[in-house]
Amino acid sequence: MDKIEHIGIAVKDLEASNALFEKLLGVPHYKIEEVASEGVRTSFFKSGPNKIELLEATKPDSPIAKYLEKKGEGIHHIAFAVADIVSEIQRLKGEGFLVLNETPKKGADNKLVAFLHPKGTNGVLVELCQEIKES
Ligand SMILES: CC[C@@H](C(=O)O)C(=O)SCCNC(=O)CCNC(=O)[C@H](O)C(C)(C)COP(=O)(O)OP(=O)(O)OC[C@H]1O[C@@H](n2cnc3c(N)ncnc32)[C@H](O)[C@@H]1OP(=O)(O)O
Ligand SMILES: [Co+2]
Repeated sequence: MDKIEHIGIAVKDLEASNALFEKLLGVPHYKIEEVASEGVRTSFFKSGPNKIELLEATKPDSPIAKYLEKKGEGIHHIAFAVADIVSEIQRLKGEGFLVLNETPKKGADNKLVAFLHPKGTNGVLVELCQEIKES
């Protein structure tokens, strides 16, 4: 795995949280993107080398809706950049991690993504991200 690609934060109201994070980080969000397959609307901030993803639920069975119901707003996942997501999934499976989707899926901000179950990672939901290269 490479650097932390982003930190995902579950929020109840994306517009209100955009205004809050703009004040906090001193930069505006650079993108809002809906990912219907995940039931989320996201916004992204860059702060120095760091990237923050805010996530609002768009449907009641979204992972974000369930998380907000159980734990409230806060850090939902940590995403790591990987060069080759398919081989990284195989490596992590071999190490005994519970990969939630063995076939990478399309995430936000031009990434292929896969998740590891938090029960196998000390309670932290881990996302793997590989940049989709133009062919
Ligand atoms: C925008 C796309 C993408 C990107 O490009 O960046 C994203 O970031 S999408 C983010 C949203 N998508 C996902 O989170 C997909 C992966 N998540 C899942 O598949 C599920 O959320 C889950 C992790 C398998 C949990 O689902 P489920 O078992 O249905 O939920 P429960 O509410 O019953 O929780 C079970 C258990 O797990 C704990 N939990 C749930 N979410 C988290 C979390 N984010 N971090 C830590 N722990 C989490 C939950 O508290 C329950 O624990 P117990 O109560 O102790 O059993
Ligand atoms: Co994410």
